Amino acid sequence: MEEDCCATQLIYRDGEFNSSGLDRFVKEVKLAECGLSYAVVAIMGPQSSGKSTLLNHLFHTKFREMDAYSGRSQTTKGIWIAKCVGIEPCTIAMDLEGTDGRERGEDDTTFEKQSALFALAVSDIVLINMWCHDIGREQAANKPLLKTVFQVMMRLFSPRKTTLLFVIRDKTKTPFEYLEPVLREDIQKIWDGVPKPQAHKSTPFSDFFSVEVVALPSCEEKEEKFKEEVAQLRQRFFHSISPGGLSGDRRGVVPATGFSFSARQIWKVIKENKDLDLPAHKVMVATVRCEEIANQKFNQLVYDEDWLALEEAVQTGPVQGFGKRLSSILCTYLSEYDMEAIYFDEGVGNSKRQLLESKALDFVYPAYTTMMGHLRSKALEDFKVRLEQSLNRGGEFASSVRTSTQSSMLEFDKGCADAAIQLADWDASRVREKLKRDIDAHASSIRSAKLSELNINYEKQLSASLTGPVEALLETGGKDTWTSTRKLLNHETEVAVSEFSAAVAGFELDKDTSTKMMQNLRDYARNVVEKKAREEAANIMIHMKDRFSTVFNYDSDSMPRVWTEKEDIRSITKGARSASLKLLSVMAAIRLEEKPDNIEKLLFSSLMDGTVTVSSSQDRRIAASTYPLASSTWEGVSSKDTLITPVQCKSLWRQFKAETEYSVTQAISAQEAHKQSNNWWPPLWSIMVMFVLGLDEFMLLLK
Ligand SMILES: Nc1nc2c(ncn2[C@@H]2O[C@H](COP(=O)(O)OP(=O)(O)OP(=O)(O)O)[C@@H](O)[C@H]2O)c(=O)[nH]1
Repeated sequence: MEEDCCATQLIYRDGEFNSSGLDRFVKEVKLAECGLSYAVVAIMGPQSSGKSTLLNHLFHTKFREMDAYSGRSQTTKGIWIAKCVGIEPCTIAMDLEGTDGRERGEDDTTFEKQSALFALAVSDIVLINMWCHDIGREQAANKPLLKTVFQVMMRLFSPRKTTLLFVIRDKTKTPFEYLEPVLREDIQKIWDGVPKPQAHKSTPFSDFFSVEVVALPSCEEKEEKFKEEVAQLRQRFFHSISPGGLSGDRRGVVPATGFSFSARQIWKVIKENKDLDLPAHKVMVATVRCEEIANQKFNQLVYDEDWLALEEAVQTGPVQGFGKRLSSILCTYLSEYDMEAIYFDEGVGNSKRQLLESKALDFVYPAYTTMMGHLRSKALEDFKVRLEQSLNRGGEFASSVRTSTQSSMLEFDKGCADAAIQLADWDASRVREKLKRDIDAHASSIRSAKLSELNINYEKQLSASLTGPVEALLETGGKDTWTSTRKLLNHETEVAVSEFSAAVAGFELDKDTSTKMMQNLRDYARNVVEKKAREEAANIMIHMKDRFSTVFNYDSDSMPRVWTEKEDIRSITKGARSASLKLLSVMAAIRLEEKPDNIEKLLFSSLMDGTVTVSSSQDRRIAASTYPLASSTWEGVSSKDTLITPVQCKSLWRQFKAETEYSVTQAISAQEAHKQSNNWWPPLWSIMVMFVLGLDEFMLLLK
């Protein structure tokens, strides 16, 4: 079965353009797929001159023909189009309303002119249908038609060379060789008679048209012959657009997807009675169509299944092969655009492609940034794990950070390369910088934590190794207390510092930081000692009293004293006080620097040997200038190292003496009691005599 020609009314007689009909026609004959490979053939001629009949025979179309028996009257109104059946490439036939004015008013030639201009602007080949007997006739029916055609051709801003195929109907016995020159002469005469604008005054006819002539026998009288010759003519429409084909000039051709819009636009311009600038029109059609194609491709991209799947996947985590998948989706639509837009003006096509490209890239960019976010956080997390594992394996801190950073940055760079698309030069450097900053910050916080942990450990070690021994040394309060304390502090500090220094070597600290850390440790050790000394100094009264009671109540063999007459309480008291004062002198100041001082000497001379007793307030004022303990500082000792000021020493001493007074009094009483109990017994000699003489003689002797 032969395919349908889809005959459609394109323009109604009242000038209305059938847009929906044309769109339907374009779809049905699949015109949009043709690119530039299609041709348009129009037919003009006097009314009822057998135009529809010819087209139907020539192209197997089904335009309405007049019934042969009802007489010659108008059947084709307005403009019709149909697909030429079986002609390659796709060829569209356009049947124009006849130009005979019989059915319309004499002056009403506007539609004729408009449709002629339309046919010239849209078609590659225009068939001029004419009766053979009109050739050479002054009053020929086609004369006004040709005048019109030539006139409207001038209104095309820049002409395209249209093929005018004159079809001579009902040829007579007059040989064709005779007819053709006469016809060409007629044409030339008409052309010469047409008023031309200045620009075309001397343009030859052949610049506008290439003329072909063919003669056919009568369809009614020599039907078979007619069909035969029409079949031959039909052959000339095959591959009409190829070089040397019937449609010579293809410069003005509008790509098939733009045909519908272009035809509508041309008709609009014609109706508005404006001149037709075909090159400008072509650019306009290209602009509108390329934009439409670009929008269509963009909308398809937005709802593309692969895209939606990719976008969803990237929300939950990094997507392997992101760049490849995205590129492939974008390329699909860009190449589809290219395929459709290729036939349009190159400049317009390219600029609309760029717009489509940047719009599409803007659209997919958020997915790319999400992907980059995943890559960044994954690289950071992997860095944390790598660093921890490396440290757990005993790796040095700085080198572990270095290798873990390198691995993570490399991982990120690979991810970036995988996520990148060739179409866009999206810059990953800011994300990379942020990752580097995050990695550095994490490494630095771990370093701080590790260093402070180490620091705390060494501080604990110092506290443990210093507190107890220092306490013991200070409590002894001996001559060498501070020398020993100094030695102990120096030794423990050096041990801790050298161990700490070895432990932090792997951190590759800069010189300033490491010097500062060592100094902190030294300061800490010193602080431990100073703190202990302060604690001990705060309890000095208890210590002094303890010392006093130890020396006072126990003898040199640590045996409790019995207060017999033999005990020299005064001397023992002095010794005990002296030991306590010695303790006070040790605890009065911190002596961590090896520097001689006169504290002990001053205390002993003032408190043990001194005889000055200050009673009245006036005396106290005088004493302040002369009495050595009336001061809040020790000579040669800084206030920071002072634990007990001279004034405090003095008042402590007074209190100490008062509080130990009782022990001394008790001892004196005990000694007294001991003495008296010895007096109650008879003298030793009388007991001895009694023992030798016996009681009676002793009594006698007594008498
Ligand atoms: N003498 C003659 N008559 C023909 C020929 N071809 C068609 N006719 C007749 O001419 C009449 C008009 O035919 P159509 O094909 O409708 O003519 P048309 O030019 O399309 O007419 P409109 O569309 O009304 O302008 C019909 O009666 C046909 O039979 C031909 O080659 N010679």
